[in-house]
Amino acid sequence: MISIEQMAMVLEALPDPAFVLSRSGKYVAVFGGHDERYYHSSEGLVGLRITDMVPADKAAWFLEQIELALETEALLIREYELSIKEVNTGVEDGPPHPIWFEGRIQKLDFLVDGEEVVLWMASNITERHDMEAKLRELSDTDQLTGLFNRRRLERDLISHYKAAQEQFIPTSIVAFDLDNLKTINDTLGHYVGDEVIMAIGHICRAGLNGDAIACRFGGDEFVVALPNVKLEQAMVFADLLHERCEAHFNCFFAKSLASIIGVSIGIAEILATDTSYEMALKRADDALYQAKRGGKNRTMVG
Ligand SMILES: Nc1nc2c(ncn2[C@@H]2O[C@H](COP(=O)(O)OP(=O)(O)OP(=O)(O)O)[C@@H](O)[C@H]2O)c(=O)[nH]1
Repeated sequence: MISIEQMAMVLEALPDPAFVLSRSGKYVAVFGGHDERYYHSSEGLVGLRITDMVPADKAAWFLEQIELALETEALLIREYELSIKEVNTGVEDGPPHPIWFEGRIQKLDFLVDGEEVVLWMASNITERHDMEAKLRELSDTDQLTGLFNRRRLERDLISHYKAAQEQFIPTSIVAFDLDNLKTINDTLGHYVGDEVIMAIGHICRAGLNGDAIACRFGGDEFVVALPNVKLEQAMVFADLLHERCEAHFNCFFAKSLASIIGVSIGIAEILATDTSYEMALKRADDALYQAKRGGKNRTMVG
């Protein structure tokens, strides 16, 4: 039979840190988690309170989880982020970058100093978390330009449409299409055509600010969503886009190519009367084709 002392040694040897926390957020006991590559030091925590250790909003969140684990008596699994700067240990050890944790929180069937307690096991899941974030980013990105892809734009437009309907926050949509890319492909080769498409990625990344979301919608068509921007300001954005494209093409491409390449732009604003974001997107797209029919390299409003 294992002795109490041996049991304490087993707990101390746990690779991940395990905390016994009271309902009021007091550290009653701390075990394991001594690997400084993965964890901040837990030394000297016993007797302190969560509110002494982390900023108020985080402390409130921890207390909420403890409360929930005690009330439900179920195993809670929660992901959260903590950086060494947020933890008031007075000891600057452990990894310098923020750590993502998976916390497993379970009510314990005994009281400490008359208070209910939980066991809070914390595992470092930063690698998995970063990998998942990277995969999410890749699945939202167009490989050739580095801009977002259509799937990501559609997701964002759904939330901008909701904001327009519920909070009257305007969003403008700027749809644009390269002029004469087929001629460039046919005369100078597909690789030069690719370079022109990549140039749009560069122009959008360098020239957009704030919440603007630029995406390659498909082929040589692009869409920029401009949250908090009304139609008149979107016109200014479209003028700037024309200017930037012209300057970039003149600077980086041969004269013969720069003289035929340009962008046709259609803009529209999501309206309160729209029943979906697609209606505004269609208006922008229709305006884009009017710009094409009107002679290309110009902006039309939908
Ligand atoms: N190089 C290259 N070409 C592409 C790519 N995606 C689509 N295209 C070409 O882009 C052209 C798009 O067709 P259109 O928009 O009708 O051609 P366009 O010459 O730009 O005509 P306008 O839009 O009327 O000015 C087609 O020839 C496609 O093959 C790509 O990733 N790389």
